[in-house]
Amino acid sequence: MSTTGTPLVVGGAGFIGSALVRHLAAQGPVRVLDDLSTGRAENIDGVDGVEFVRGSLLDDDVARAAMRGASTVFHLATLGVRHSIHDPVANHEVNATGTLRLLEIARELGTERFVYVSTSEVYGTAETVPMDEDHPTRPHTVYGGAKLAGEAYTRAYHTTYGLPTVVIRPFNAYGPRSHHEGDSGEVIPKFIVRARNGLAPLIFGDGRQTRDFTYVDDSARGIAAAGSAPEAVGRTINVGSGREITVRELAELVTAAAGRPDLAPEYHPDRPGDVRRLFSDSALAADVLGWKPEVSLREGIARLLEWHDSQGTDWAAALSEDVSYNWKPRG
Ligand SMILES: Nc1nc2c(ncn2[C@@H]2O[C@H](COP(=O)(O)OP(=O)(O)O[C@H]3O[C@H](CO)[C@@H](O)[C@H](O)[C@@H]3O)[C@@H](O)[C@H]2O)c(=O)[nH]1
Repeated sequence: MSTTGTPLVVGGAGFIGSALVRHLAAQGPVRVLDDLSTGRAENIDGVDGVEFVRGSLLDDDVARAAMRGASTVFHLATLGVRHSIHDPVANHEVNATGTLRLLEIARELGTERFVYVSTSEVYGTAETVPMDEDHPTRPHTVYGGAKLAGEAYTRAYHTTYGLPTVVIRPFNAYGPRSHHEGDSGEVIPKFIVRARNGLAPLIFGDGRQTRDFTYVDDSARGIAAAGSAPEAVGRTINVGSGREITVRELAELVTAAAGRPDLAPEYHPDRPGDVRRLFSDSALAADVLGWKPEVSLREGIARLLEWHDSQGTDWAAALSEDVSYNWKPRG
């Protein structure tokens, strides 16, 4: 089987996907397959050496053509938590069945390595902290369940067929190109957009829930390392900063960084499916991938604000794009 050595990033126009594409493109050509259902072409516009293929991973012919000749396949295409609440069966179709279809094509083509980017949502809420990879997986949402099924298939293709696979579980990623709108909209970008509009951060629940926020370039470095580290094959590996922070503390950090420490949070009822606590033990990533987070939360938030300044973000428009949690596909 001859390969060009070109990596393929499925979901490469998404938030983490586009950070990974930038990282890989610094070393050589990269191919991207994305249907732009939630991703944006502009996330990878102007990155040298990127070959972009628009198409659905559920179309076997499209996926096979994109995967042919690719040495490593990084699979980050996904539809997220809110989508799964509104359309659970379609969510399973992309996250679970879609992953199985890609694995089957990888087996057929003899792909050298298949890296499945899962999510810390497979754990459900932390029962013990920090959470290593042996922590029970009791997802709260169909999204977490479907991603866990995708993981199980990925591991099974290693044990059954010897396909060299790796599963990565990123904890909450944030940074440039993060979504403030729609389904994948995350808490840090949402707080920033509100603060820039002079509005208080909205907190769902009591704000004592915790997360482990990881700067997206750190997440991307860990995922890239999974594509080459010899010891990674057959493993499931957390990529999280290993710092736990409450959403209340986060609101303070963001409003202070945005120059609006006067904006006290507004509290709203819990959202369905939200987990209480997430906090990564990333010792395995250090051992197997040689990975360590490099960017502190304070620094990462500052970089995200600088990135917005460099983009000249229209804050009023950004606020009106915030459809909060009424998921609908764009376009
Ligand atoms: N080709 C193809 N692409 C798809 C499909 N469905 C979705 N995509 C693309 O898959 C990408 C997913 O990217 P995002 O929605 O930006 O996800 P993310 O924020 O990077 O989330 C990732 O990290 C989370 C952890 O922080 C994970 O929870 C999540 O699963 C995902 O890997 C988007 O560009 C979207 O267009 C499909 O059927 N086919």
